[in-house]
Amino acid sequence: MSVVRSKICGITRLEDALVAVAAGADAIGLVFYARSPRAVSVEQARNILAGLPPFVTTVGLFVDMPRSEIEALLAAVPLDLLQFHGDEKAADCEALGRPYIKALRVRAGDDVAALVGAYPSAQAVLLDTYVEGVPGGTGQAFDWSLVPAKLSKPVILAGGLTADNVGAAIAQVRPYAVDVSGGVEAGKGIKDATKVKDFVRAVRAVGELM
Ligand SMILES: O=C(O)c1ccccc1N[C@@H]1O[C@H](COP(=O)(O)O)[C@@H](O)[C@H]1O
Repeated sequence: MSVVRSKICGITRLEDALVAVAAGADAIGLVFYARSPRAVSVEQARNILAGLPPFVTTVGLFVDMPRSEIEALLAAVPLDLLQFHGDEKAADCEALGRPYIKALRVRAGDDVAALVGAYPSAQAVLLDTYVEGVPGGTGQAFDWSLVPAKLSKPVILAGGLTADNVGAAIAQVRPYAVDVSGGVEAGKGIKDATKVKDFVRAVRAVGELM
């Protein structure tokens, strides 16, 4: 049996975070990108983190945010892990001195191994769908056959995942973890408890078959 971990991203309310944790999610993601409909304020983030039980990884998502702003935010919000979802280079990610994952937006023709190789200090890479002009959270899946069987970093698969397709995605890509936002929503930034539970259940079910 192989355990595939799950992260529920774009959490804006403590009640949704608790639903995700109760369902068995390993991590929750908070979006600190002002243009996202899922963006949270420092106050919202602090409230969510304060209400969580232990052993849940809290991930902060940033898109090309200046280092000084991230540092100010980290002083107020005790996040476990940083997710860089913009055009940050490895040096930008390392400058914060925190564990991080780097999101890479994949499209046909990409040399995914080379993209991953540019972030040797990352804990993992998150592979998301490339959509022109949109940094992420598009709800669109990419062609999973573009992911090589072996990569130098653990892979977190993202992009358009739902309870209905995550089993096939895991069977094909065999990622370390999966990440979902739009596929478990009732509305932008509001999670649907049934979709969250179905998603985590589907991830666990396919793990038991592998
Ligand atoms: O969720 C957002 O609004 C967002 C904004 C900017 C960058 C990334 C964003 N979300 C991340 O995108 C992927 C895929 O999301 P989806 O499941 O396709 O909706 C995921 O990592 C989200 O955390």
